[in-house]
Amino acid sequence: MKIIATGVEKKFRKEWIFKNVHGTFSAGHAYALVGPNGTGKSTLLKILAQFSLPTHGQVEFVHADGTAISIHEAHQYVAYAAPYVDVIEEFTLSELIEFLQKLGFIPADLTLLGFEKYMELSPGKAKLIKNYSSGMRQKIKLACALLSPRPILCLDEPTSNLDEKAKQWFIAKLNENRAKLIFIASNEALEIALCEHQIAITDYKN
Ligand SMILES: Nc1ncnc2c1ncn2[C@@H]1O[C@H](COP(=O)(O)OP(=O)(O)OP(=O)(O)O)[C@@H](O)[C@H]1O
Repeated sequence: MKIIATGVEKKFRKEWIFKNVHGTFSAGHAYALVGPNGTGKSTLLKILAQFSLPTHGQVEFVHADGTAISIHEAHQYVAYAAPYVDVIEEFTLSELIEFLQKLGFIPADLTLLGFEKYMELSPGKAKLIKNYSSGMRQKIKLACALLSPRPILCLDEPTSNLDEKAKQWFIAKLNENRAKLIFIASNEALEIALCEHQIAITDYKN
């Protein structure tokens, strides 16, 4: 699995956020999108995931054998967790699991108990998601993305709101996902250190 970006550029109103991003990003590698606040990390992540369109250029998903994946199917290859991607907070955990299984986002044989175990949560609480703490809600989002069989894993500020123990949990679970193509948009040294490649958005301003 590869993502090929060719001449990717994004403009909001009259402001160019980045210009001329080229790259081939491959499964088995992790890429950190780095830069100060407001430089365009989230914008580039959404474009690389084919969640939004560039102003110029193109993003293509390609299988290992070189066959291109159609733009209409691209979303089926991406698991995404970000502060601006909400889980349905009126659901209980078990309703969320059932819903995501219907979308094919998480494995069909995953049980509530299995999910709670993965999350290192004590079992049996039928709480609404909105009643979990912000750190726990972040962990739920991450667990859904990390458990997804989808081969592209896009994480925006993954450890925000996580305590030290939850950060260590995240690192361990991410390491179990190393065969995937991973992007992490981040300003945090800990998150950037999890990626062997860095893409500095500030290099693409002109
Ligand atoms: N839909 C939009 N319409 C107009 N401007 C936008 C839109 N989305 C983002 N921007 C602008 O694009 C720039 C880059 O935003 P983006 O969220 O990608 O940055 P970021 O590097 O992820 O920031 P942060 O570190 O604060 O999360 C910002 O100036 C932002 O205001």
